[in-house]
Amino acid sequence: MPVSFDFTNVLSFITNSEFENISEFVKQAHNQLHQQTGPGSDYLGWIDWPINYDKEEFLQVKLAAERIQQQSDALIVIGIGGSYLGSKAAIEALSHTFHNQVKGNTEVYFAGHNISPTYITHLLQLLEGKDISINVISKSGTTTEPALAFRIFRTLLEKKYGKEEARNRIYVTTDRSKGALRNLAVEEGYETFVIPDNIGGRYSVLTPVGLLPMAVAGLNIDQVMQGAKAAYHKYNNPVLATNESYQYAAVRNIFYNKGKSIELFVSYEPGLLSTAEWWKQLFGESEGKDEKGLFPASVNFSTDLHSMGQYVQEGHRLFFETVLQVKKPSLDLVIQEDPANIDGLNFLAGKTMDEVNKKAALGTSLAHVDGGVPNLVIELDELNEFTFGEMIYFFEKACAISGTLLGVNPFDQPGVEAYKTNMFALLGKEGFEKEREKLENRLLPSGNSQNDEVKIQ
Ligand SMILES: O=P(O)(O)OC[C@H]1O[C@H](O)[C@H](O)[C@@H](O)[C@@H]1O
Repeated sequence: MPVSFDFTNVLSFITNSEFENISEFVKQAHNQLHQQTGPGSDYLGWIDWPINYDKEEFLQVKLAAERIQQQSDALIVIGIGGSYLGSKAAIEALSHTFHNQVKGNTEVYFAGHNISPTYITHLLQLLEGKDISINVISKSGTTTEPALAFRIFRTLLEKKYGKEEARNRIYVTTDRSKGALRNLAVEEGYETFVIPDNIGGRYSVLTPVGLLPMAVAGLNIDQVMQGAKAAYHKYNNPVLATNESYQYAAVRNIFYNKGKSIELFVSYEPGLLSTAEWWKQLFGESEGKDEKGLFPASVNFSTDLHSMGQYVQEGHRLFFETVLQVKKPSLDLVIQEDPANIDGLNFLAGKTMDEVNKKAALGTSLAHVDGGVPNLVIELDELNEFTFGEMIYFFEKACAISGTLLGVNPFDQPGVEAYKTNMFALLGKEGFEKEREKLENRLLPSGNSQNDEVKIQ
């Protein structure tokens, strides 16, 4: 059940020599990663993780998931960025579209990835009367959004169950030894899971970060790891001609150097919407540095063909499309004949909806290629835990190679600190007095920035 990569639609946009010329650079990038000689080499634990992950902790994850399923109608996963996007992607791709669970298991909800009082109030209302457990996930242990949500939910649980019982419903996934969340978990006696020091947030979905929520939702995490292991072996060679993950990275780099500035991630299943969000963080946070990098955007077709289709077909030729196709649908429906045929759809009678979806996809790709938008296709045989694990690793490896080819450190995210500093200064956090003073000089009494005011005038 491999993940396959087809860029035949692209070969009318790039030359054979461009592809051959990059193969030596790809080999160098591979060696830099595997010999740990490049920037960010402290964060390469994800490369071998599928074959050397902590098997004892994996069993602990499965036992905890069983306990959570027995004691809870719902699990609230509290985390932001890489601490929730991977599990959300897996659960939405592989469980019931309208219930974040595989039938008969515990529903999984997400909090702590925004600062919206409406979102959290509506979630609390929805959870009224339900038995809940919490998995709070933060590698640093200090990220404001999840910390705020955890404070609200921890208070709720202690009020609902009492401190002792609440303790048995709180699961913490964080740094092995340091950080506010680790300290709190040790002090309160919460069960903990580890985000390895050498695996960054956006590369952590195959650690307990993603695995515990997936297991609670009823996904087979053994299969996820088997798929990742298969991908580890498949994409472990430096030869561009035989490594499809690297071919994807190479084509991205070629398009970037030819002036494309946006990569549009396309899927044809609503269940893959969150996979696109996970993909955007992986590539956007890994490559968006030194004013470089493809901007990762996403659309969900055929839905968005009726909102963004005009731009993609005839707008500014800024981008190429990477289409994530699923060969065999999880479910299908046969279109029935209607003797009256008032809607004129009897030409579809006897076909399945997936056949129509696939022809829409083919027709769209051909139209977009005609419109000057190159189309790459990454195809999963089917959408299951094994292929999801393969796909995760396919993209992780491609992203590391692509970022290395771009000449950035694919494993840090210094730019994320800027908003945090301003936010803390504006909120009057101790230790941010100097930053606050600087900001206040920019802000008018209205609280708008001088720039805004000037623009308005
Ligand atoms: O897991 P945490 O330390 O809370 O970090 C959660 C997220 O926020 C950080 O600011 C980074 O942008 C992400 O790479 C990370 O996944």
